[in-house]
Amino acid sequence: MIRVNGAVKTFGKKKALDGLTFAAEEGKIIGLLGTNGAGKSTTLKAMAGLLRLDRGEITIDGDKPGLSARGMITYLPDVDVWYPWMRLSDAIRYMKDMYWDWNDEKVGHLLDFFELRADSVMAEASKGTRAKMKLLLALGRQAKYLLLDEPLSGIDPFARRQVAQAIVEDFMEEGQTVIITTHEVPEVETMLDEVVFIHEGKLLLQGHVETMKHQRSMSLMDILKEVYDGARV
Ligand SMILES: Nc1ncnc2c1ncn2[C@@H]1O[C@H](COP(=O)(O)OP(=O)(O)OP(=O)(O)O)[C@@H](O)[C@H]1O
Repeated sequence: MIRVNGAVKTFGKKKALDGLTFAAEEGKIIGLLGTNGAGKSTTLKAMAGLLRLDRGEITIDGDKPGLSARGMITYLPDVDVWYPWMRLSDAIRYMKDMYWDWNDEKVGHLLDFFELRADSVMAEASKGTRAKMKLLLALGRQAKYLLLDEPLSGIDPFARRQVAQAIVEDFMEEGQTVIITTHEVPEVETMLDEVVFIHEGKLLLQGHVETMKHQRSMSLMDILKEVYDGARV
C-alpha cells in the first residue's frame, strides 16, 4: 500500500501540497484527479522519490520513497526524459539493463499494439507517438506500483479510450496498483476503481467510482465538476 500522510511541499511561496493525506490500496487502479496546479504531478514525484517533502510522510509498503522502494515503482513522467538522439531500441536496452523485472515478451506485444518501430528516433516522433513510446517503457516492467502522469496526453481522442482499456486489460500485471493522473476523465472512467480528487494540495474526496456514480446517478466528470464547484465557493 502507498500511504500519503500530511504531505506538505512548498515551492517559493506556493504550497503545492498542503497536508495531503490518502492511501492507495494494492491491486487498485486509482485516478488522481484535479484542476491544473492541484498538486497531482508533485504527489507522483514525491512517491517516486524524486522530490522530498517539507513535512508529512509517504510510505510504499512501509518503506520511504528512495532506493529500496524504487524497485517496486515505475514512474512515467509528464515530460520527455530521454536523450534526443535515442532510438526507442536504445531506451528499451537501457530499461532492460536497469531493471530486473523488464519483460521482453510483453514489450514485443506493446510494440505491435502501439504500432511502434524500435528503430525510430524518439525525439523525431510525433507527440502522440512519443506518448505511446513512454507508455511502452513504463509498462515493459512488472513493477508493483505504476505511477502514470498524464499518460494519454498527446494521444488522439480516437485512440485514447482504446489505449486506456489496453493498459488495464492487456498490459497490467496481476495485483499491480496503478495511480494515474489525467484530464481525460471520460476516457478513463471505466478503467478506474477509485478516484482521489485533490485541490490546492489537499484531499477533496476519495471514493470507489461505481459506488459514487450509483449514489449520485452522475458521470465521473459531473461528480468532479460538482466537487470542484463546491471547493471554489
Ligand atoms: N519545480 C517547481 N517550481 C516551482 N513551482 C512548482 C514546481 N513544481 C510545481 N510547482 C507548482 O506547484 C503547484 C502544483 O503543481 P503540479 O505540477 O503538482 O500540479 P498538477 O496538478 O500536476 O497540474 P497540471 O494538471 O497542470 O499538470 C503548481 O502551482 C505549480 O506551479
